Amino acid sequence: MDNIASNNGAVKEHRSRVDAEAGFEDLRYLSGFGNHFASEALKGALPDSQNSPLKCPYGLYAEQISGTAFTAPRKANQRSWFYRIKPSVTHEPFYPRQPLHEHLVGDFSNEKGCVTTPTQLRWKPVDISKARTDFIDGLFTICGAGSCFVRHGYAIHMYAANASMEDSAFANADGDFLIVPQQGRLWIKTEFGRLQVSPGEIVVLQLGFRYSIDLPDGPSRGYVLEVFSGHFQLPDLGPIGANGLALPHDFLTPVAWYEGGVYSGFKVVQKFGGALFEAKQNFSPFNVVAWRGNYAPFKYDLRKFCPFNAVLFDHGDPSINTVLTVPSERPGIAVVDFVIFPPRWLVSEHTFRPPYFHRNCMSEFMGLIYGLYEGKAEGFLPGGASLHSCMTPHGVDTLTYEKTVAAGDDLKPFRISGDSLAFMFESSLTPKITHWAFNSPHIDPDYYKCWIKLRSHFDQGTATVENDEN
Ligand SMILES: O=C(O)Cc1cc(O)ccc1O
Ligand SMILES: [Fe+2]
Repeated sequence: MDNIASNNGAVKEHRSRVDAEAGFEDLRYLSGFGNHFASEALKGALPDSQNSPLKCPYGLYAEQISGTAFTAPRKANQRSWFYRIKPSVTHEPFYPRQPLHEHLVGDFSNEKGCVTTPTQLRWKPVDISKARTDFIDGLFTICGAGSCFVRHGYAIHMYAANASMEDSAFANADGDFLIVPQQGRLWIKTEFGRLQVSPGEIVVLQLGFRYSIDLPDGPSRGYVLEVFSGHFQLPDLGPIGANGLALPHDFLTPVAWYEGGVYSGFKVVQKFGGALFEAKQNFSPFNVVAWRGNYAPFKYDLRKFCPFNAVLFDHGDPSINTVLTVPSERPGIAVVDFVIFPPRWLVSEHTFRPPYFHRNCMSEFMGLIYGLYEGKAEGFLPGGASLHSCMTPHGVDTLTYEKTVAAGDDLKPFRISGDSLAFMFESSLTPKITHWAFNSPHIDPDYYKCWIKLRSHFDQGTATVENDEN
């Protein structure tokens, strides 16, 4: 297949080192965050100078997908044009998918099945079922806030699957998915082309896109942040300057790829209002021969993140490690931030270097992709999760505290190992917890015990009491 791809006019293609190391096919990608891309799998498939000619090259149909309102300001406007063999509309009616999926929630504003609690919650990793379970069947909602109907808020899901999606595609009319695989690689066919995603990488599949997820390693598990409120952006860098954190050129978007021909009984599964609907069609939705625009899926290798840090004293707030953010209308306050705890040097003097004890007006959901998290010596396992909601106190466990303080003030520079990678979804909206997650056999009823043995080290010594009224 003749495949040319361009990025703002300049031909720029990229091969992913992670794909090569993971033994994947040598796919090509377009590099850059938020670019206006153009990609064609057949030379000349993109029309010249206009988007919707009377007759498109090769007899293709032109179809637009809008990720923002037509009238959104130009700097926020996101849309792409597909040139495809048949338009998406060519399908039978949507019906509720049977059997009904019982573990997905899209509206937390009136969700009776949800629980609220200010207590610290932690989940052990889930076992991956032996029964055939694809990515759609394997999704379950943990918590969230707001509602997909008013297009504000988010849901946090996890997935545990063991089978590839067969003759079916998923599409989400509720929000953007940011997928963090923790175990097992994902091979994703999209209308824009193919992406291969390994643990340590993330992928963003925005509102509306159709995609099918294959599991080349069989069992796979991970986390999904779904945002109802808008699209992910790179954070502003402020005084950091023009470079640092996630670099725009490390975001990779697929090049056009298509499959034609007749498919009997292909199913499009659309998540709409938190429920799943299914429609049959007789062709693959991955029939886009060429596309262009700035609304497109992308992947990012978290190991490429360039961290900044305190280099003299004190522990910086975790916002310094923000990879992507979805801002709210309030300046500086995110609907949700995606933050990582990457390998980095800790060099600060006379400082308690692990995370401080704290209470936060934002709610913090954490997951662990591999290794050990710097704030927890035990109990927080890869594939597990924790939730510390608005103003719920938390911090390092007793063991981490005792070990760090015992090591004394003259700590040598210390490198957090590249064998560990944790992340946080942090939101200004307080989540409700699904009934399923709250009653899950994987919930850790002993979580509070990791702090309960924190001793008082208070020693008044011979100091005089300053404010003694007597
Ligand atoms: O609670 C956590 O472990 C996440 C976190 C890490 C950190 O370094 C500082 C604050 C914070 O909330
Ligand atoms: Fe925290």
